[in-house]
Amino acid sequence: MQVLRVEPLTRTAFAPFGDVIAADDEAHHYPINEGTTERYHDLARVDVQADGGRALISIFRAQPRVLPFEVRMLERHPLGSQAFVPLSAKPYLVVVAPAGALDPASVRAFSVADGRGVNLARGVWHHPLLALQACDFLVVDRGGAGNNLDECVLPVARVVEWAGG
Ligand SMILES: NC(=O)N[C@@H](O)C(=O)O
Ligand code: NI
Repeated sequence: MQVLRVEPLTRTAFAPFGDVIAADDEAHHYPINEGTTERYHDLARVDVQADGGRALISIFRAQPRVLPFEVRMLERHPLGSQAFVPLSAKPYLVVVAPAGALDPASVRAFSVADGRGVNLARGVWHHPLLALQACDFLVVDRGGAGNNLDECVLPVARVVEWAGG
């Protein structure tokens, strides 16, 4: 087995895989509602309309995974994006690989512990949700006809360890 290094999530590092959903100064934001609210605008590209799809808003009540975790498979959604926004600032991991033919050497792992979310672009390979503490996530992804799930077993498992931080 090979150890997968965990990287801190940044917009730049995650750009090949999708968007970071965060109310920070990198986002376009402006006051609304007579200045009583700040709008962090258009944070992620929701891409769900292929083949007549529609947007779904769901809550995933995730139980914690145990570390070290063996990543043995990845999945992708060829017809739509998938966004995960934690409803509390609990730690989770995002394991991804670029869309297209899966190259096991291109698998990367990111850690998030401050409440930021991610939007996986359509077709990006990823491991199903990897919460490290029990946490609810708001999930925006595609509903509709057609096959929106491909899975791939990795030839060699990747072990993810994370000491936090
Ligand atoms: N199964 C499901 O709806 N969720 C997965 O796609 C996932 O990425 O967690
Ligand atoms: Ni998924």
